Amino acid sequence: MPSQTAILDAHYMARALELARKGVYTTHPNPRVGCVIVRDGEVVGEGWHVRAGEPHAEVHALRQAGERARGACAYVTLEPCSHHGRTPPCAEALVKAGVARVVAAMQDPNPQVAGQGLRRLAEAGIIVASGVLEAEARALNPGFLKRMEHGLPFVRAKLAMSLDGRTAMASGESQWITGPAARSAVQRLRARSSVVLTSAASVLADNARMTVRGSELGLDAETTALALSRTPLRVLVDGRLRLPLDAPFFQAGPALVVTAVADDVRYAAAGHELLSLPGDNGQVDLPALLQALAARGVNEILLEAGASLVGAFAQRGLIDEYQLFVAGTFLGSQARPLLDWPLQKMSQAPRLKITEMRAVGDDWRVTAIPLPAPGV
Ligand SMILES: Nc1nc(O)c(N)c(N[C@@H]2O[C@H](COP(=O)(O)O)[C@@H](O)[C@H]2O)n1
Ligand SMILES: [Zn+2]
Repeated sequence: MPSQTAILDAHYMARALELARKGVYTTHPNPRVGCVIVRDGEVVGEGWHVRAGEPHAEVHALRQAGERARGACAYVTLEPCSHHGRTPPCAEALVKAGVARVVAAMQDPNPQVAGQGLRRLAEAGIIVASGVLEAEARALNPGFLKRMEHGLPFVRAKLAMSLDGRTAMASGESQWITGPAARSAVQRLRARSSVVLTSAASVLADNARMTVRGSELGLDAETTALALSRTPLRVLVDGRLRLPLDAPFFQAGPALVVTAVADDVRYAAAGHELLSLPGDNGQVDLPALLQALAARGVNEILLEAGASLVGAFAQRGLIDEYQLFVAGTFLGSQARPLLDWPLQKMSQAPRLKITEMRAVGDDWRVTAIPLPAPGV
């Protein structure tokens, strides 16, 4: 049976996680973090990290607690930082405030912290624990963790498809397979991402802008305002620079265009950035693109593209999660497939674990993660 302390720790950490989730749309490139300060069974301070450059969750909670932080227990969803980044170290602030105990959900994998925050607290005589609701804390920050642990962003592929696994008619027509609730869910996926990544083929087919539209987010006014306070970077993979600069995509704001051909000064003149990353067969080097985006602090990427680009990512094992929106229709055998991936034998077929299926309006949302190939 869990001890009374373990039950209380899980209870207050669950509240800290709830606070951390408020930062889902804004903290990029920082992690989403929440903090609760409890003294004698009373919550005396709460805080969450809003955006990079602003105070960390612990500082907000300590400010609210004031003198009541002395002798209290601080619950934090990520190890308190020990370094001087854009803001001073939270470990020092907790020591100065005189807290008696700190419970973290997980260690911070940022090499500038990596256990040093907890060590600093312990050295100051504070009781320290870590690992409470760790799985939930990790799920909050897939992109930050992937970047810190592997030097790459977390790639989430979104696909809308019919019951027969088709994404568009042969003409490219795809508006709209899924209903408004699913489209709202996609808007929220865009808003939480550091980058929305698409292809020239997909933008050309739909005249798409790939923006976040507040009216379609389906959120309350306060959360909508937070979500719109930052804009995900729109990245266009356009190997041969086919999308004209007067396309609605370019009119909607600055974009990063990734190409396999040489530099073209017209893009910079129009306010866009051009990055040349030639790979094999005249295609863009996708692993190099992910490395370049991670180096810019990109945590989560929403990949919204057609069969060709999603297929190229999938074949190279570059997708971390699939979000499949499935609509109750058939598009028939002339329609476009989900992925361009010319598999020949069952033994080549990748295995995925379906981690969640839930109704979204009249459609279904299937979350799946690739499993390692046997023997890997
Ligand atoms: N424990 C904790 N609480 C927060 O609220 C945080 N934002 C972090 N972030 C860690 O500190 C790094 C960012 O530092 P600056 O905002 O530049 O000062 C970030 O990379 C995390 O390691 N940690
Ligand atoms: Zn901090």
